[in-house]
Amino acid sequence: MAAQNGGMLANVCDKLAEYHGSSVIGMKLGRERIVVCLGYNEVKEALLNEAFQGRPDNFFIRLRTLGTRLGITCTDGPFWHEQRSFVTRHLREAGYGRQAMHIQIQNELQELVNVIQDRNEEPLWPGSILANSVINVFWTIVTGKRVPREDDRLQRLVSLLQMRSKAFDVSGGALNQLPWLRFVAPEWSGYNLVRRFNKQLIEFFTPTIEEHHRSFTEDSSSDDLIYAYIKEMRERKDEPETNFNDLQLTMIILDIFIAGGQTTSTTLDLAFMMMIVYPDVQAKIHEEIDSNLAPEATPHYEDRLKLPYSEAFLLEIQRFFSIVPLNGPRRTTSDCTLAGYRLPKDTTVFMGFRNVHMDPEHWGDPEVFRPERFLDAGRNIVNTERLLAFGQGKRRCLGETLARSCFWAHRADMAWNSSPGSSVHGCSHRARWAPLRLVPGGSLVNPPFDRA
Ligand code: HEM
Repeated sequence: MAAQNGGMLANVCDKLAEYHGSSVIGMKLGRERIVVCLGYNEVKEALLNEAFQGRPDNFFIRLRTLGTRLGITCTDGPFWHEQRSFVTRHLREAGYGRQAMHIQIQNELQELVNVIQDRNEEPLWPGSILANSVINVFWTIVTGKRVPREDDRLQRLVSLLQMRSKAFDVSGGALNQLPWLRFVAPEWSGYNLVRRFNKQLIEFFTPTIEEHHRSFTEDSSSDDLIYAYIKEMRERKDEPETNFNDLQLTMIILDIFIAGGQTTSTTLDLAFMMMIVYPDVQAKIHEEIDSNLAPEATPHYEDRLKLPYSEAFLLEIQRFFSIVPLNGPRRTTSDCTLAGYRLPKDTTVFMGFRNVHMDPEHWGDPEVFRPERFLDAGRNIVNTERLLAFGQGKRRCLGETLARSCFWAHRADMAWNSSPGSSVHGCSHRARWAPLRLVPGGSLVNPPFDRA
């Protein structure tokens, strides 16, 4: 549910909370009862309470899932549990979170470094190349193969996901409350847009699933999510009520790309931006890498343990920007209470992650970008319990480990190996580095070309 555009609803909730002087606010939007919790204690209570683990069944959720309410993100109950467990188990067995995934990410990174080198001395906007590389990591996990950078399918998928994430709010906006708007203003209300995106995304993945069906054998690589799912479908084909079918597989794939693509690449873009905005922070990161990684080494997820300042920097990026400002929507699956208030079954609940990340009472100076807040005097990582970037509890982000690995490898390596003539394996961080900087008069980021 990691949509990017919770910003608008989050801003409205901030104003309401300020006006009413409360960290829990309730409202009725159309027929939907909505509660938004904005304080850490209430958010934590909702995240961990079993009664808040449902997802609403509203017009927007139906529209987002082509009327099916399938997949993982928009489902709940035993169906959600079965399907989420399958994907989690598959990812674990395929080496997700372990060496196999790190190697795949490192390969993707090598490609990225090649792209930078090919640009020679031209300025470069990381956002234009990072998203492709992140999407390709997911594509390989799902289909077993990467898409060559020059294949226009990759660029089409990246633009589709970017447009989609800009267009929608987690609440579904006015269309969710006034579904009849689709008849009178189908373009303005965004109705046609969602349908177009869905159609294009489905058209995008269907041929790949069909191709997997045709080529499936019992020996097909079980590292590939589509093959693993087809295998499960075949094993269960005699079960009268099986939930494993092509449509559900398609919706799972959509969930992975929609929830993971923009969130991960935007976090990386922001990390690059902040290294430019704060050259002193960039210098500290560089100094730490120089002192702790072998000059020839390819950065690896495990290296984060040797690089506490860099780890603190990434945590601060997640806190400062709150990529998911408003988490949700959740649905109460029974009558329950929150911070002493009674909530009836089927209430929609949102959680203000950005408010938790920006609470002055806890952070002291939340508006200041300061990685040091996550380090103690002994340079150990501390103070993370109120960082909710990936949520918490049973519905916490399914892709957290994957996203974190992408942050690590890409940030560490791309930042320091982007000089012409260097390669991931052959570059001395110390000899090559010069600060990332803005190109005069423009918003482009210019990776360093060290002539020394
Ligand atoms: C910076 C990157 C990411 C951030 C900040 C992020 C954030 C989140 C958050 C906060 C949730 C919890 C929603 C809730 O509690 O209701 C979530 C759920 C989810 N995320 Fe991520 N996510 C990221 C990357 C990814 C990636 C890479 C994947 C793909 C594998 C992914 C797949 C999912 C899915 C499928 C869910 C729904 C889980 C469920 O409802 O059970 N996310 N994400």
